[in-house]
Amino acid sequence: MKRRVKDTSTETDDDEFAQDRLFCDFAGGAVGHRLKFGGGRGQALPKAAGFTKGRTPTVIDATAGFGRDAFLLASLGAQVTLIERSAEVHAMLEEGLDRARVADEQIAEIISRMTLLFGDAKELLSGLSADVIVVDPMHPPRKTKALVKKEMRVLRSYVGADPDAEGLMKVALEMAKKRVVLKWPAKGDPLPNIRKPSHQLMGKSTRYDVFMTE
Ligand SMILES: C[S@@+](CC[C@H](N)C(=O)[O-])C[C@H]1O[C@@H](n2cnc3c(N)ncnc32)[C@H](O)[C@@H]1O
Repeated sequence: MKRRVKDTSTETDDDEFAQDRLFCDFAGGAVGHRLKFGGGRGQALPKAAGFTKGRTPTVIDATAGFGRDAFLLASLGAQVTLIERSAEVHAMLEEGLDRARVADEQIAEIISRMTLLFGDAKELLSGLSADVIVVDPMHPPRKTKALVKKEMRVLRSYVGADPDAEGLMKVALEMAKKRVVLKWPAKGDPLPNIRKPSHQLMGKSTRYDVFMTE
């Protein structure tokens, strides 16, 4: 079943705030913008992750990157464990979290729900437990000429592609207590050898494939 949703995470013009180096800014830029003007639990990712008025699941973000998705879910009250395997990206995140902790009280309160781990999620997930696992691997190259956002191009120059996304999804599907959310290009081919999603939420350029596991 496909549902079309308002996907503020992709409609924000992140290039307005984008850096041409690895930099993580939880207090300002696109993240701060979304915190002030985003649509709360009505946004595509929280919806896909099963956030409702009375329900706040625990979350593992298995592909932390810039930590934006994790921050969004933590801002809605969730305890979020972030896993990142690139040493450079992990260091950027750690610095970003440290800066945000002293930036202001509201941000610090959100950051207090975020725990960052270093390593490969395929290995770490078996020692962790959460209702929801979010998987957002580097997306495959676009078939169109549309340019990927600047910061994603910078990130790609550090981490390359994620050719083991299928393996990560298999582990996530075994470990998530309630559901796995795969963030993928709206028109991207499904990952091979992964079962069909239970349902999909379609944004403008991103889709969320939801796999129920309970
Ligand atoms: C597209 S980015 C994620 C962006 C993130 N959702 C955000 O909101 O900023 C993918 C990130 O996941 C990391 N990654 C991919 N596979 C991983 C794995 N198996 N374990 C840990 N990190 C992984 C990559 O190094 C990269 O930094």
